[in-house]
Amino acid sequence: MFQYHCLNPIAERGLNMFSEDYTKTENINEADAVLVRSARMHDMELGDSVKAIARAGAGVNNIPVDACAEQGIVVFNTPGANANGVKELVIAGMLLASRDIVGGIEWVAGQKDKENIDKLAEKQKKQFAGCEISGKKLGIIGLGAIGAMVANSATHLGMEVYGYDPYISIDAAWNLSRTIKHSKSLDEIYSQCDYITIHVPLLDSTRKMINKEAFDKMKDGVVLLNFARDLLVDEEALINALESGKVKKYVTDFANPLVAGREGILVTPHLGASTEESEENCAEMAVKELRNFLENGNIKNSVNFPNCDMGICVAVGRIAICHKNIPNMISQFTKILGGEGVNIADMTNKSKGEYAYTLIDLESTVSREALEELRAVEGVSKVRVVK
Ligand SMILES: NC(=O)c1ccc[n+]([C@@H]2O[C@H](COP(=O)([O-])OP(=O)(O)OC[C@H]3O[C@@H](n4cnc5c(N)ncnc54)[C@H](O)[C@@H]3O)[C@@H](O)[C@H]2O)c1
Ligand SMILES: O=C(O)CC[C@@H](O)C(=O)O
Repeated sequence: MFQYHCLNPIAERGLNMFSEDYTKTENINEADAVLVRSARMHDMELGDSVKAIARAGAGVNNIPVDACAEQGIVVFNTPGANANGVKELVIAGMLLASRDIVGGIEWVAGQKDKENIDKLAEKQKKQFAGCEISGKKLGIIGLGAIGAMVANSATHLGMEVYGYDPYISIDAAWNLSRTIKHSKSLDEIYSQCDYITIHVPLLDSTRKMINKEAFDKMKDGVVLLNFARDLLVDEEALINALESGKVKKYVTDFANPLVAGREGILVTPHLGASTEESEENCAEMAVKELRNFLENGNIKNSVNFPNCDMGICVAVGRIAICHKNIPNMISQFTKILGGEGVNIADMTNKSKGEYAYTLIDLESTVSREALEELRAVEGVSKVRVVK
């Protein structure tokens, strides 16, 4: 039996994919797995029962992924599962920034009691006129799941698209329309584009990457869209750029006191992934990842441990070991098991950065003492009997 805890509402369609071997618990410290969307986990202390966290979404900046790795907690995300939802809102954001749709709708609502509203509308509409996005240049920073989808859709809308991503994955590159221009520098994006949209993760290296120096290089009257994370943009510098006319509109999915209600800024309340489809896709992928990990020890889409897949265990037993990626670990594990007379049927060891993961299928059961010995090996953070 396994227990899971939800830190945010998670789509039922995903939760229904847990079998009868799973129950929901309100106590995170008795959970085997935690499902989360945007809840901040940095100040939470997680008990020993917690083996995995699944972020039903892409960004993991709300989770202390390294501290989790140290504790042997595997953190998953759901790559691409909400990308279409965000892409559609980015396209909407470009249109909202180009035509005063919001102003026009608000104006009509304010005239609702006037009999001649139709005539008034014809007279007043010029104040809400705008421009078309077709034919304009769009710069996309980050061509991952979302950036690549935005790029392809924008080309279909007649935009000239420039993409910048020095770490682009092969899959994302294959999926890009051939009409997209490959920018080798951010300067090209800044100097050429009428619209710029950012789709990179929030990391130390990307924090405030859109700053005064970047604004200085942009075209006058540029539209900036940020559906990734607010801290990617130096918003003090953004406000100066808005006031000087450098930036015409800032469209952001992240509300904070600096941007809310400010002239020239359109703010949505983190709605990018808030569609039935995205929420269900994320929840389903998260539950699948957790089940495969808890039931089989397999890892797919972890952000702090390597992928590892040994299928369903057909041997007598399987143990999973989370540990540091340092020399001499495997020999210590095999020595302990060999010393007990336990034969290894199959084994996989994978590493990702500082951390590693070993799955071992066994031809006989392993004693409590041997498990304690494995746990005591320096650099081991978690040993789990999967079967
Ligand atoms: N508004 C929302 O509701 C919402 C929903 C989903 C994701 N997001 C945010 O959007 C981000 C991107 O999501 P995704 O699904 O496309 O992720 P992804 O991992 O598929 O893509 C991120 C891309 O950014 C690239 N990248 C990293 N550093 C870069 C840099 N310095 N310059 C240029 N490119 C760089 C990577 O190579 C990768 O291709 C997430 O990390 C998350 O913060 C927001
Ligand atoms: O859960 C959400 O609504 C937002 C998710 C989004 O920020 C993400 O990074 O995937």
